[in-house]
Amino acid sequence: MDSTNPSPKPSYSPRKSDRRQARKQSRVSTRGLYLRAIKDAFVKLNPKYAIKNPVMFLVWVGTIITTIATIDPYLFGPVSGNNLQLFNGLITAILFFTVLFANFAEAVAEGRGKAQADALRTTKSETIAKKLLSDGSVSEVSSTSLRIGDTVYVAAGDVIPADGEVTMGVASVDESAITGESAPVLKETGSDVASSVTGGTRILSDELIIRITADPGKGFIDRMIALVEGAERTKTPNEIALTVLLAVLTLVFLFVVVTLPAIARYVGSPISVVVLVALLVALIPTTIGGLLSAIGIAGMDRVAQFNVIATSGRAVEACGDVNTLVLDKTGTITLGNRLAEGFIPISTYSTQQVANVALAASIFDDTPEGKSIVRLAEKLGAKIDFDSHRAEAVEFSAKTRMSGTNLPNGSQARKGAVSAIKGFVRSRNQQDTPTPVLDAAYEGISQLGGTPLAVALDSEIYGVIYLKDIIKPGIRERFEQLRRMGVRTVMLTGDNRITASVIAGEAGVDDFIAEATPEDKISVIQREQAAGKLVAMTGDGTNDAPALAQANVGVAMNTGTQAAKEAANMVDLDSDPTKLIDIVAIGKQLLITRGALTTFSIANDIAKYFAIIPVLFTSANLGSLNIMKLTSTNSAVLSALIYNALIIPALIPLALTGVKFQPLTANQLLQRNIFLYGLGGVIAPFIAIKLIDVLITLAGLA
Ligand SMILES: Nc1ncnc2c1ncn2[C@@H]1O[C@H](COP(=O)(O)OP(=O)(O)OP(=O)(O)O)[C@@H](O)[C@H]1O
Ligand SMILES: [K+]
Ligand SMILES: [Mg+2]
Repeated sequence: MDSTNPSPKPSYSPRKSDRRQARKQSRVSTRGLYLRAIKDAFVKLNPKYAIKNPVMFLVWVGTIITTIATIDPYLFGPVSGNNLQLFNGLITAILFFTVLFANFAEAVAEGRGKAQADALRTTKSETIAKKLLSDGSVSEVSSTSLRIGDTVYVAAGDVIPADGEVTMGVASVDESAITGESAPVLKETGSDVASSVTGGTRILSDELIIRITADPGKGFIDRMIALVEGAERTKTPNEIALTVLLAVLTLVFLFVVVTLPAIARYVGSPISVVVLVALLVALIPTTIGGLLSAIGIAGMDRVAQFNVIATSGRAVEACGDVNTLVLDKTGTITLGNRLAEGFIPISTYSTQQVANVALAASIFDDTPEGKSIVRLAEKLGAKIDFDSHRAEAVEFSAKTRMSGTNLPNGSQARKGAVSAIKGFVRSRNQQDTPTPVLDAAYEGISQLGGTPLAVALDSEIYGVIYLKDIIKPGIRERFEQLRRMGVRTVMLTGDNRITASVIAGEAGVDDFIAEATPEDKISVIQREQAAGKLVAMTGDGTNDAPALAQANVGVAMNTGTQAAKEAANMVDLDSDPTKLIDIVAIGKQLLITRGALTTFSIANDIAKYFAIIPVLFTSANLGSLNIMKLTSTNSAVLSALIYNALIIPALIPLALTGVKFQPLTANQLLQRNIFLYGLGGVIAPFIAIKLIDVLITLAGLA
C-alpha cells in the first residue's frame, strides 16, 4: 500500500523527464541505429526468417522468378515486346527493394531495443561475490556461481551480484543502471517495498546481507535484456488474426492473377510471367505486411520510453483492449503525501491531550502520515512521558487500518480509521459510547476529502487527526479522456465512504469502493472480468501480487516487492502509479495504428487493381478502360510497383510513432479511420501512379 512506501513520491518536474530524455538519446545514436538496420535488412533476407511473414515471402519468391526471367526472358514461354531484359531487370530490382524496405522497417523498430540491450549488458559483467557460508565464514566466489537461497555480504562500492532480498542492514543503492535515475535509493530489511535489490546495481554507503532470489541468467536485468531485444516477442493474438486475414487476401489475389492469362488469351492480349508477378505483388497487402511487426515492436518501445518494461507485446496490446482501470486513491489519484493538518478534541479532552496521545501512537510509524503527525504534535509541544525503548510498535496494516504503540505501563495508544478505532474501543468497553462530536469531526474532515484518523488511549477516544491530501492536478481531464475512449475507472481505497465519495466526485472516476481490504482488490477485478471486461491495475506490495496476476494488465512498481514484480506483466521503473493511464493510451494507439495502416494498405491494393488491370487489356482495343491515360502497359506496371515499394519506407515514421491519437471510443475511431485512411488509401495510388508514370516516361524507361 502507498502509505507504507518510504521512497519519495515521484515528482512531476520537467527536469526529470529531460534527464530521462537525455539518457535515451545518449544510449541510442540515431545514425548507428540506421546503419545497423540497413545491415539487418539484408540479414533478414535469409529464408529462415523471411518465411515468418507470408506476404513478404511471396514477394521474395516473385523476385527470384523475375530474376530468372531477366536472365532468360523466354524460359517461361513465348513473349513479345522489345527491351524485355531491361524491363524484367527493373521489375526484379523494384521487387528486391520492396522486400528490403519491409525488412528495414522491422530492423529499425528493433534497433532501439537492441542498443538498449547492449547498454544493459555492460552493467551485467561478472563480479566477485562475498558468499556467507554456513559456518559464518566468507568465501569469495564468482557471481555466476550464486544460486537461489545463497546469502551474500555487500558493502559500499560493491556491485550487487544478483537479485535478492535484504535480510539485514540498511544501505543506499545506486539503481541508475536500471532506472536511469541518479538519486540513491534506500534499501532495508523488513520493509515491504524497499527490501528487494537488483543484481548489477551498486551499493553507495553502508552494508547489507542479501538472500539471493534469482539463479544466474534469470535475474531482472537478464529479463530486461531479453525483453528489449525482442527475444521473447511472440505474435499477439490480434497480430495472428491479422496475419491470417492478410494470408487469405493474398490467396484471393493469387487466384485473381492466376486466372488472368486465360482471359488475356481470350481477348488476344497475352501477359508475361513477369507482369503477372508484378501485378500479384502490387495487389497483395504488402504495405501492412511489411509494417506489421514494426508497429508491434514500436508499441513495446514506446512503453519502454516511458520507463516501463513490458514482459511481452501481448501485454502492451492488452492495454489497448482494456475496459476497466482499477486505481488506488492515495498516491495515484491524490498526491499521496497526506499531512497532518490539525487535531480535533472530543468530549472533555484538550487539543494538547489529543496531540500527546497521537504522538505516543506515532513514534514508531515511519509512513509519511506517521511522520507528519509526529511533526505536528511536537510543534504543539506534545511530549512522550514513557521510555520508548521499552515500548512496543504495533505496525499499520491495510487490514486492521490502524497502528500504534503498546506503552511500558500496559496502556495501548492507537490511531487509525475512525471505524477501526471505534471497533478497538468497543472491544474493551463491551459497548458503544455515543460520540456525536466524533461523528461530526469525522464527517467534516471527510467532506473536505481529507482522511480522519481517530486517536485512542485504551478505552477512550481522545479526538481526531485531520490528514489532508490533494487531488493531482489534471487528473480529472485524464479520466475524462479515458471515458471518451470507453474505459471505466474504479477507485479503490481503504479510506472511509465519505472521503472516498468526495475524492471520487472531484476526480471524476466512474465508480469507487471504500473501506477496501487488499482482498477486495482481487474480487473487484474478478467481478469485472466475469462481466467480460479486460482489467488493468497497479500495485506494489506483496499482497498486491495475486491481484496483479489476476488483472489482464498488471503494472508493478519498481520499488515494489519481488513477488509483485513477478506477478505483473509490466514493471514501472519510475514507480509512478499514474503511468497506467499513459500505458493504456499507448496500447490503444498501437491497435489504432495497426487498424489504420491495414485499412490504408487494403484500400491501396484495390485502387491499384483498377489502375493497372485496364491498361493490361489496351492492346485488345479495350483502351477506353485506360481512364488514367497511362503511357503503356509497361509503364503502368512499373509505376504501380514503384509506388508499392516506396509506400513502405514512406510509412515507417507513422508505423513507429503511431497515428495521431484522439480519445474516442473504438466505434468512433473505426468510423473516422475508415474515412481517413480508407478514402486516402483509395485516392493516393491514383495520384502517385500517374505522377510516377509521367516521370518514367520522361526518363525513357518505358
Ligand atoms: N500509518 C497509519 N496509521 C494508522 N492508520 C492509518 C495509517 N495509514 C492509513 N491509515 C488508515 O487506514 C486506512 C486504510 O489505509 P489504506 O492504506 O488501506 O488505504 P488508503 O491509504 O486510505 O487508500 P489507498 O488504498 O488508496 O492507498 C486509511 O484510510 C486510514 O484511515
Ligand atoms: K501491394
Ligand atoms: Mg494506502
